[in-house]
Amino acid sequence: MMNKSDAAAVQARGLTVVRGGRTVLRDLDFSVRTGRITGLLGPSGCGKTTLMRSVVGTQARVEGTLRVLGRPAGDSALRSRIGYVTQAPSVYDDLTVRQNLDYFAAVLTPGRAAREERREAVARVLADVALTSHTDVLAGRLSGGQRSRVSLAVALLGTPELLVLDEPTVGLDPVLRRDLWDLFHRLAAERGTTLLVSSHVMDEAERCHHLILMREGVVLAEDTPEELRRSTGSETVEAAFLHLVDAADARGSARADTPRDGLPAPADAPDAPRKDTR
Ligand SMILES: Nc1ncnc2c1ncn2[C@@H]1O[C@H](COP(=O)(O)OP(=O)(O)OP(=O)(O)O)[C@@H](O)[C@H]1O
Repeated sequence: MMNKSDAAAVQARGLTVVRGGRTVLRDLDFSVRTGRITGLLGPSGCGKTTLMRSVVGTQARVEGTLRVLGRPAGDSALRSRIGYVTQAPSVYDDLTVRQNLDYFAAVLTPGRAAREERREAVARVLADVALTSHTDVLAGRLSGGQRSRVSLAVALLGTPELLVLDEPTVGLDPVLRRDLWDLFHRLAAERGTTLLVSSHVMDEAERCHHLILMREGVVLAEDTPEELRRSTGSETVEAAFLHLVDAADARGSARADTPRDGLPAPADAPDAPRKDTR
């Protein structure tokens, strides 16, 4: 029988997304393992947010196959099973940290009967994100990093099976970054949470169990940090990434095909115009 942790929480085949008339994700195949931390890494604008939006079901014009927790992405049954934290913290500035959490907890688990459950959930997530000492501070008075931790706390309220975090460590000092990564590992190890975490900081790659390296809307490689380093003969994931970029560029120029909106044409395409035609 298949072990739960062997199953993919997210499985994409031929995932393609067009935004504003441009193909920003092109024929992506990847998987996100259950109960593990998968890092989604690549330069700004390569399509990380678009991929995450597709997984959580907020992205329009998604083509290909995208299964999330055993269902098609966007299925309404997935809503309560996924936590999504965007780059823009979704908190009310005129409420305190606790009021924000109380409010979202009441939306998630309404009714007087669930009061104690809500109280426990709010205390748990405040401790998770280390904001217990800031419970009575107005969200509008928090630093950027603190506000994004409130957003993360909101996402943790419902103990989601899949947590999708878009650049959660941006603007955090090294200590807070370390603490947040410790939390991610605790969530995976102790609660079996699956995490998909984007970053454009390559040193965060080493903290992930598994990596999806992206560039310009395509997946360059998908593997563990160790295997990526080993297979490219690199000392760091950053060096491995650069190696893969160079290899992809070399393949692209070797083909010498004129791209169709940036896509290298297949080598056997009969109608592919040649770069050196005069
Ligand atoms: N609403 C939109 N309409 C058209 N194009 C968009 C839209 N949003 C993003 N894009 C384009 O899609 C591509 C991928 O953007 P996306 O935000 O997914 O990248 P990213 O890797 O998350 O970047 P960052 O790390 O800067 O957040 C970019 O070229 C961007 O310009």
